[in-house]
Amino acid sequence: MPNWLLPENIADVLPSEARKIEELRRALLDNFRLYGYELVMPPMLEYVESLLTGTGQDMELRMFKLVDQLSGRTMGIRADMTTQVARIDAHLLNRSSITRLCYTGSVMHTRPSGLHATREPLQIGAEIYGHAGLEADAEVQELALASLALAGISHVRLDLCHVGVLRAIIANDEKTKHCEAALFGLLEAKDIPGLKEISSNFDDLTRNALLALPNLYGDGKTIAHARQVLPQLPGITKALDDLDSLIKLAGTTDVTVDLADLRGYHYHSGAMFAAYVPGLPNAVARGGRYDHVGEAFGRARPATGFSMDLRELARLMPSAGRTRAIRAPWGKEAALCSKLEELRRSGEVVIQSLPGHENDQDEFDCDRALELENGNWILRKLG
Ligand SMILES: N[C@@H](Cc1c[nH]c[nH+]1)C(=O)O
Repeated sequence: MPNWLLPENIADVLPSEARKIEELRRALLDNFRLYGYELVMPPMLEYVESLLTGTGQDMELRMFKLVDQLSGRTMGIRADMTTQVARIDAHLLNRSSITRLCYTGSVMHTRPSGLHATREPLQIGAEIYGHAGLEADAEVQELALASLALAGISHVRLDLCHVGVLRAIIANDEKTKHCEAALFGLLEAKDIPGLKEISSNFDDLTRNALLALPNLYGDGKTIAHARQVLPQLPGITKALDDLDSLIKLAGTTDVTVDLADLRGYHYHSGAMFAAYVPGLPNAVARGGRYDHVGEAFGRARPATGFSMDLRELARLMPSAGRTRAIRAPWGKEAALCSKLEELRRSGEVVIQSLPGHENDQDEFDCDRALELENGNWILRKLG
């Protein structure tokens, strides 16, 4: 095998794609700042125990692990930055007021999440800590939609779900206690035969509720239907009320509800959302409430946020035209150097041709040339 081949689902990013990703990264971080989100940079590696705090088995399977030569302990490469940011809020900032944090960086997955998915998503996201009310969830949803709009994606469908429904069903029946992870998996896959099998010895109320969940999807009317077919447990009523409010807060955005769409790392504790665009099976943004992760780090904090993969978003953007640039000769004379500096300071791309490469093609569209005329450096139009 040639030694320049990269592993499956791992890729280099070439110039035009890299530029799109970078410009989008800057635009999104600048926009987060306009909403008051402070940038944090958690490490790529941590001890496995801290990366897995408050998360489920999915995260453990997704995480690359290696041995730390300094401590002999096992370290993990982050598979998701959200819990790292929750750790920063819980331990390092120690603020009791609202904290808004944003982040971006590579995460690594042992297995791709879809056939063509990368194993190195470039995650970007924003999280709010310290407010348990739906206002924070609404802000996060608004910011997620604004971020997609900045990426040129305006045709978005928001799919809402609420973990409180399943948690209330589980809490109401002792027999379900050991099957929690399996129930999440079966519901995500909408595996009705599997749900029938696992629930054969559950109470009728539990069994009927679990079997109803995979069919509870559709437009906003799904909530009213869910109120009729699901048991009237306080946790379920609260979850459905939350979803009703979030649908109203979403305004004109296209919203659907899917009470079995519980995909994710299973640290969520309340309303969750996924944003879909036409023609793509995987969500382009995911988010939701996860109030118990801070508690796992020793400081209970209400939390909600969202994250996206910059590489995936950039792929959806139309390819940018070639950037206009100025071609300049190679040279170190003071007058040329000061002209180059002046042009670059005004935002122009100026490329000095290295000797022997005057006609090389590159990513840039050189539409002007810097030339010496009667002792002055002037710009001449090309083409
Ligand atoms: N990090 C989560 C989404 C999320 C961010 N904040 C809350 N939830 C995911 O990748 O699925």
